Amino acid sequence: MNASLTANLNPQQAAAVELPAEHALILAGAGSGKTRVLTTRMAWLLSTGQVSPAGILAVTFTNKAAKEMLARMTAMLPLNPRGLWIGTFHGLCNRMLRLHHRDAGLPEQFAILDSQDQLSAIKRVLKLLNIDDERYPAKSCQHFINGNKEAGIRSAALQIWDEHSRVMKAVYEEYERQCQREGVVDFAELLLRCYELLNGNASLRAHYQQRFRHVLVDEFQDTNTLQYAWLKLLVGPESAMFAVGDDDQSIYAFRGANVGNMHDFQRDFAVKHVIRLEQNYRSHSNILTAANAVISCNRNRLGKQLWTDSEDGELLRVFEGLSDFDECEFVVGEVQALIRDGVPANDIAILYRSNAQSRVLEHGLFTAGVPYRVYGGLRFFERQEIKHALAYLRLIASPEDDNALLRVINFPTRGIGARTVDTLQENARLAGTSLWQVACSGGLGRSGAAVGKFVQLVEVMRTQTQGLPLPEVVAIMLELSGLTAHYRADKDGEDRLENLGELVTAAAAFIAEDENTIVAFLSHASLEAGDHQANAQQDAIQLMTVHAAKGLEFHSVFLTGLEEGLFPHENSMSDPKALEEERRLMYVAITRARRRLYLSLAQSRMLHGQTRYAPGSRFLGEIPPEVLRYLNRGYAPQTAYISKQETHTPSTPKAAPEHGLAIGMTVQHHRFGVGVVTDYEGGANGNVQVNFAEHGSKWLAVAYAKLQAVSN
Ligand SMILES: Nc1ncnc2c1ncn2[C@@H]1O[C@H](COP(=O)(O)OP(=O)(O)OP(=O)(O)O)[C@@H](O)[C@H]1O
Ligand SMILES: [Mg+2]
Repeated sequence: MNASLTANLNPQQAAAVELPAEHALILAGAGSGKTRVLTTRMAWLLSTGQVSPAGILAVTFTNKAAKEMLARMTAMLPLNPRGLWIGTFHGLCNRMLRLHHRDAGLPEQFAILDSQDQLSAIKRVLKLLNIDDERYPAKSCQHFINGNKEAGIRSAALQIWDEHSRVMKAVYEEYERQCQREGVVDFAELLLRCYELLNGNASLRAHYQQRFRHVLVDEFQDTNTLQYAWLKLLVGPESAMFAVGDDDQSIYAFRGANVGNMHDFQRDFAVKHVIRLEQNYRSHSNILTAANAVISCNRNRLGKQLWTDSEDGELLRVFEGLSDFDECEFVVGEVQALIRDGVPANDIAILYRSNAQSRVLEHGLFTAGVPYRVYGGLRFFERQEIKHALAYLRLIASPEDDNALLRVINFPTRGIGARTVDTLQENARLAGTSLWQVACSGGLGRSGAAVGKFVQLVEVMRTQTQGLPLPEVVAIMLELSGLTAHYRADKDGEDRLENLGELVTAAAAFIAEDENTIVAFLSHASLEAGDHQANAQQDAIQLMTVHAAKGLEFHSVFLTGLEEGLFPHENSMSDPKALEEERRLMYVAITRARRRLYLSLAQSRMLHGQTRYAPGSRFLGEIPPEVLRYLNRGYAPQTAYISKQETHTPSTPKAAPEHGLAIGMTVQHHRFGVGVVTDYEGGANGNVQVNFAEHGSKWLAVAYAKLQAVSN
């Protein structure tokens, strides 16, 4: 049994798996089997009876990685995963805080604020404190608060030395108070609160230290100060911490990750076992040559070289497009060819540096009928209609949830205006109670009746759903709240209706694997946003940022947008440290590919409503030319590309089709205002792309958009 677990490992990997129960650091490059070693070690510890499932805590970075880890392990060793503590830092902290909510000073049903909710909560604080949000934008306050929380600093510990620091401290303080009063926590708070819980409670700490004999951490290079401090509290005198990481893949310094944790770990725990793995099993040799060459341009490294005994493989294919449309057209064509050649769609990834780049690619894939899936971006649980629905669920679970109440008190509209909401907030502040309490107490003048009706509605929802299974609760809520009716009446609401239906499905899937409670479902929704998908079974191309691709691998990878200013990102170009981080990101990107790697760029690109022209990325120049194959160097632009190009130069319109719209025409839309037609497809029943002065670029259905030509 045990021998079979390590049979497929090389001697260094096997040695790492079978290390004694002592602290260890596995330091190794991409694709060298770190995650495989970590997973196999867990299976080995369990199967040799050295530890029971309850004695293991394993942390990784994304939900996707955590799920994969669990799947890989249960494939090796059939066991019930429920007792295992495997998850992300946020997921595990949430679990611990739920178990010990009282000690942590939280209500049993505490809700988790995602980053959007957090921003609106901060806006309320700014309003309450009468702070000018032009001078102190909510976003900067959010950044400030999260940065401090991630460094383990509470508002009370902040120094004041000028007006700015005084205001920031006040905002942070009031925000903490507000969250505490409303019983909500943001992402950073999950960690900080859990850290404080363990730090301040010796017996609880001792309990977990005795319980978790083995603490295993993947992607250790990306842990931040607070995460490392949290781990230190969990690792007791009898526990062993097993950390795996790669300094060359540290890509979250901008969010406070501290690669120095690798040195600190060795020092703080007097780590005896440091194992290096140098053989890469993932990629063909040419891909690895490119990766090694790029990363060797960084100065600040621990230094290690990866080798492989696999064949050279194909050359890396470089495509230089004239425009982003051109690049996209190329990518879509190649994707289709790969699929025709039998590469499974979900073994193909299209990567980009910034989320904003996905739109053009999505459009291209969609038009060509290629199924795709986007990780990150606007995710299921972040969509407007889903957030409205979740807010109603939150009110059912706990009507004192002010954030939830504010989100839906007038959605669908029920005649409760901003004035009334202001009064509610003011009264709540004066009385030091929740908005719900104030709403229940009545006395709000003319709008009192509407508020009263809303209170009644929530109460009816609460009673009617009491004790019912979760999917039924969701279904009833959707009807009673009026959300279904609202989106049914909206002519563009079809998608949203489908998503709401999908929420019922998600609830059913949820109870199948976990507890049947609204609160558990709501935490799941906040934490696992992005992991839910409408058609999980469908074979689809994977689209994601390079950050999101960390730890994953694909048969073929398209690395797009290799232009100066985009990748490396313009914000990092003048800072050598930031530039090194960009280069590590490039290293991560290249090493995701097993067999085929495409590198593409565009001479001009439309981003954030502007056309940008940029030379090719310096990283491309760092790859030895002998592993590159230029597909179209010096090619003469073909007509098709020229017509795409014209989409950026409104002065040369395409021939007008039947609907009379032409590229370059200025038009007026009843909601989005004035814009310029930049593209269209199909005739009167087709779509038209308009770049609106105020709302940016949008694709609209010609038949519904009712665009009016405006004379220039
Ligand atoms: N000894 C081995 N024999 C065959 N294949 C292996 C071996 N070790 C690892 N692999 C395979 O190599 C690939 C990379 O492994 P893994 O994902 O564990 O690497 P990693 O070091 O965690 O990479 P990353 O740094 O990108 O997270 C996987 O497909 C894995 O199954
Ligand atoms: Mg890994």
